[in-house]
Amino acid sequence: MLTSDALRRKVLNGFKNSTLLRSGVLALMWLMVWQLGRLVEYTDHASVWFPAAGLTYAALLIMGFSAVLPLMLAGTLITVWTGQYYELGMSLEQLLLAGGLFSVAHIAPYYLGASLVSWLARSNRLSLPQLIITFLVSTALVSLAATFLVLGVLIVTSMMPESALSSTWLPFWIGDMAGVIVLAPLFAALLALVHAKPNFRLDGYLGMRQYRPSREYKFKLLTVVTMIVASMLLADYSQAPESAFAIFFLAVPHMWIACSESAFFNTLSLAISSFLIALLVHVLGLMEYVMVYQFAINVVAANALFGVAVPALTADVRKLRRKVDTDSLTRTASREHMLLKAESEIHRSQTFDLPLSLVVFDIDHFKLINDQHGHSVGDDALKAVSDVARQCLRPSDMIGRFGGDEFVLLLPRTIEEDAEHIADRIRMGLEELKLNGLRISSSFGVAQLQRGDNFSGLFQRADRALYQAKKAGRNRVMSAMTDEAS
Ligand SMILES: Nc1nc2c(ncn2[C@@H]2O[C@H](COP(=O)(O)OP(=O)(O)OP(=O)(O)O)[C@@H](O)[C@H]2O)c(=O)[nH]1
Repeated sequence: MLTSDALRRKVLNGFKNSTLLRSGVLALMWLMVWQLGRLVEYTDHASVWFPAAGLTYAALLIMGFSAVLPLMLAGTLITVWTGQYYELGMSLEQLLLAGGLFSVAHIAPYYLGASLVSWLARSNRLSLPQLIITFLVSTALVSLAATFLVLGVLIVTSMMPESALSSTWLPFWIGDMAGVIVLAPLFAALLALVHAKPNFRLDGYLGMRQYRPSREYKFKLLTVVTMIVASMLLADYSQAPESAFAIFFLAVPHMWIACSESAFFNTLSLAISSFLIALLVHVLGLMEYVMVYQFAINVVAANALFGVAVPALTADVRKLRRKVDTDSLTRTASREHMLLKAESEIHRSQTFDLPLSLVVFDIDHFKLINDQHGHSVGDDALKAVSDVARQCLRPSDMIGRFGGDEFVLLLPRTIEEDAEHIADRIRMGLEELKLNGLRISSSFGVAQLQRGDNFSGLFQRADRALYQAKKAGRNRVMSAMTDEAS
């Protein structure tokens, strides 16, 4: 017997491997989504948002040219249905011709737009924010082209009077554009799931396949829903056109979602809120302000889609930060990171009157190791030395590489005598190190923070102690205290 998981996999594989099944489901989905748009139609040929345009765009993006035929079929079927439903008095042949023309007019511009975005994404020419801007701008243009082509077909085929063009084109355009901007990303994510070789892949770095929301997601969604309901009830109650503009505050929770949830939940939330807005326009009879809501859907969605780039950008910044903070060879702290950390630790120690010590050490005759055994053995020695030193430190201590073979240890809450012991433990550990028969020794200089000290003063004293250790014969620990006393 098949488990539900196995059954799910079997069905999914069936979809992935059968073009016919996928095409049939796409055509069916398109018809259903078209009906969904009709639910929120407020005048002939203009709905608050037109979800079918989003599905057309997504199908062309994911399936490429193979989506054209099922979309043509669905477009033609819907035209025949519309002709019969509204009793337009057209023959079946006339309706089929009108359906074919409508489909071409609707599909061709979106095919252009989707192909451009998909080509740019595949060619890796644009950064993510640039790609999102291209998607938004090209969608505005291709939906405008689709608007005039489709309305032209409706007029030519006598399905719409020419006089209606001036009052229809703007809401038609904004509704189509909203359908694409708001719903195409979500439909694309769903279609990519059932397509073995999607034409377009963004999921890798967009997190489009992260289907788990954060624990706070339901509260974020609740905030969105509450804001929509409250602002639209306000518009309904006050009947003042200005109050409708309150809907634009929705950009705030949507930006919050965009910056903190995966791209999948970002697009899902946009779909939910746009549907709720469209539905409430219908239910509350806010047709007078419909253009405000149409623009709000577009503006909020464009803003939130752009927000998708934010997690990717912050991840990049985090990666860069890690790179800058870490020495790539030894994985110890970089000089810059060590300096920053030392400044703040010194400030803390001065404020709370706590001891702090600094150790500077380097490998004895390291130049000889490089010269006699080669640079890569020298590199291995640097790694081994940092590993030994790290093992002798507490989690609150820090080791950094200051350059060449010079390392610095920052030891908060440590007096000079204890720092000397730690340094000596490292020195002995290094003595025992055998690197392909190579023996290593190191010299150490130790200094404790004094009242009114800064990093530079502390470092200079530890460095002077190191110099004394070198002068005294190397492989030893010298402290600034003994240096000053002598
Ligand atoms: N393998 C390797 N060598 C490096 C690296 N950075 C600097 N060096 C070499 O480290 C050596 C540093 O030598 P010095 O500190 O001047 O002197 P030393 O030979 O260690 O002598 P003392 O410090 O007086 O004991 C130079 O030969 C540099 O070329 C590195 O990343 N890898």
